[in-house]
Amino acid sequence: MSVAAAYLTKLNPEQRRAVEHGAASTEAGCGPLLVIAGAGSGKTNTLAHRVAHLIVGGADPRRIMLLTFSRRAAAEMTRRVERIAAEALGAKAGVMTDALTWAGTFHGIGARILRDHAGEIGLDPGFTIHDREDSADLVNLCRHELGFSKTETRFPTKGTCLAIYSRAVNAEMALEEVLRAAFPWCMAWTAELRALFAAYVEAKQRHNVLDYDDLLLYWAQMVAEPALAAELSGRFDHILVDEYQDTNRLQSSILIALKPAGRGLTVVGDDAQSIYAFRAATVRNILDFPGQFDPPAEIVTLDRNYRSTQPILAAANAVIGEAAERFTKNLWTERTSGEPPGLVTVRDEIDQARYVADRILENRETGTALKAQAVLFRTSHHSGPLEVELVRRNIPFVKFGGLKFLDAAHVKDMLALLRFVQNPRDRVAGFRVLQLIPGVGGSSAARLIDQMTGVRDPFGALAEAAAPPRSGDDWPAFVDLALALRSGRAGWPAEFGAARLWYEPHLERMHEDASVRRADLLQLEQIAGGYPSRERFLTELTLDPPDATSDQAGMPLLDEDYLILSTIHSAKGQEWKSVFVLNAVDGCIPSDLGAGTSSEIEEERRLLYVAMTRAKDDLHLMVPQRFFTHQQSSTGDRHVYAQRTRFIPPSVLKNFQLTTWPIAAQQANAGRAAAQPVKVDIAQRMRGMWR
Ligand SMILES: Nc1ncnc2c1ncn2[C@@H]1O[C@H](COP(=O)(O)OP(=O)(O)OP(=O)(O)O)[C@@H](O)[C@H]1O
Repeated sequence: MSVAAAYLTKLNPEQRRAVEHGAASTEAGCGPLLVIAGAGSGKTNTLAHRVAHLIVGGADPRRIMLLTFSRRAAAEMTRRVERIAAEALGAKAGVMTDALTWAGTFHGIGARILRDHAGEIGLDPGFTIHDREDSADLVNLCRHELGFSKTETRFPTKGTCLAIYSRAVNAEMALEEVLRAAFPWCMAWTAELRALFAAYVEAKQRHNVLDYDDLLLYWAQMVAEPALAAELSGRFDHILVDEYQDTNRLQSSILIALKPAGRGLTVVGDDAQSIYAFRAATVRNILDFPGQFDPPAEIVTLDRNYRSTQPILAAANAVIGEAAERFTKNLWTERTSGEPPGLVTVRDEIDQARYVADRILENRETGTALKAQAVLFRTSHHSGPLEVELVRRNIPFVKFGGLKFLDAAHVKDMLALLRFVQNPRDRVAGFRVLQLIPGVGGSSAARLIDQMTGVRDPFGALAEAAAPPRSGDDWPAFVDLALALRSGRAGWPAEFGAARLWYEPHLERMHEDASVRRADLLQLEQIAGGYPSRERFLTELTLDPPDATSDQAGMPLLDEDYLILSTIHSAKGQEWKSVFVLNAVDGCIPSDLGAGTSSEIEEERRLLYVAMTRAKDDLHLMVPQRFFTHQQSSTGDRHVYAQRTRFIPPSVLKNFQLTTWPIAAQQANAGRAAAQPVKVDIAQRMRGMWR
């Protein structure tokens, strides 16, 4: 066997088929390939091998586009490709994988392509990108301008308006259809919403900003033009897409426009793990993929699971087996020994936290590092009581998902400043920054921005503008900073440092906890240092914000051991030896928010499946019986009783080991409640005090 093929021997026959698909083809590129890969079946591994195999076989890495779900996944994939390719290419592998510059998310790659081709599509290449919150602010501005916020019956909120707009764009659906299907209570506003969206689109163009959806929409429009599609398509021999189940219609349109015959196209996905329908992702993309080509795409199915023990897999298969519609087969494994997963009933969330902390420490005693253990939950705030318990017991942890680092006011202030300097037409950013200066309110900010609009040298106009009354020395200091940053003389990331130094006194003035916030900014500065330019920093950070601060920053915890806390969405693609799933009760999984239509319920079922299939050896689902409700003061004690999640009906229950904890206390409680008569009625005594 040749050295080049040695790494192939580690793959099973199906994985190998996927990796070698088209390798023998003599023409440039090969036929389309769909890999349907179950959880833990080595999907990521297979895709990485395929990319490495292409490179080893002579493909030009600069002509490979690799689309993943997050930037983190792209970086991890590139690392794996290098390791695999090194077996055949030795030290040269690094050079080759460094040239894999088109690995990233759809949105990130889209932003680069649009900037590269801005001239051809009538776009100003200096555009900035609005995140969801900025987009909602701009929608709100348009809503006010059109007078809709003053209507007698309540017009949909800015967030709802944006969600409707986004769904129509991403699902390629007519407005009426979107409203009927997902927002029926807004149907009376169809005409107004249409006018609002028209105004929103015009505002974005005036401000030279694109929102997330535009990155796909402009890209799709661009490749709908045959000449541009051919030019772009000609730059890539291979396009590979991971997590295809979580792409939307617009994304699949882009792929098909780029590679109409499917040559060089590979997509990988698992319909059972589709968890982003709420963002208009559609599992139909996978199902319809093969038939879009003539001849149709080759299909390879990976159903051998390498991750979990048989009892864990049996329980996960049973949960997904209840799904209304399913296409992939049950997974199987050769790891036949192991305990069934635990279904642990506890009294409330506090006991849940205690139980989980106890087990985690026990596991550590028996040799399982904290890092090999994870606690997963449906929504970020579900981990609150556990976080308290972990801090109390000194158990270090890192939390992923829902940690809105970029939403913190001070982080947004800094980014708005940099964005404003990058693109002075970005009104949302300008409005925010100018109001940081003492004495500058909404109307003077608007006046200043108006003065900068439509002129050839916006920052010259800013310098010449009359200082706002009461702004004192702060005004010239700001103008100096803006001019210095705009000139780019200091270079990146030194500019960031200058911006931070300007901002710090304002931070101290505005926030009591300035020192904590300052630490965040220092961390952001470290992140900034990882990017070659201000533009790349702003683009990438807006598109794929860090999940947790430690996700991107200097990794101070790298050498230490810490437990992973994560939302299920953020746990996608990962695995741990031991996994605890919090709140396996109705109202949490399925979430109250997602328990409307039957398709939302099905998505919640798949979420539980994703959570369960993260575990290698050890899985616990927690069922707290009592919940304190959140809509009350911190000292309130109102609570509700919860039921085991409907995704584990009696027929599925046999796959679990059922326990109640703490055993003695529960029995004692139950006994007392049933047998003991009331000895003293304190409530009555209290009332008596006032009679
Ligand atoms: N051929 C193989 N032989 C042995 N182990 C393998 C093989 N392929 C994959 N694995 C192991 O199986 C585990 C799961 O692989 P990977 O993370 O690539 O799965 P995945 O399909 O991407 O999972 P998911 O879709 O659930 O996120 C990893 O620990 C990987 O090392």
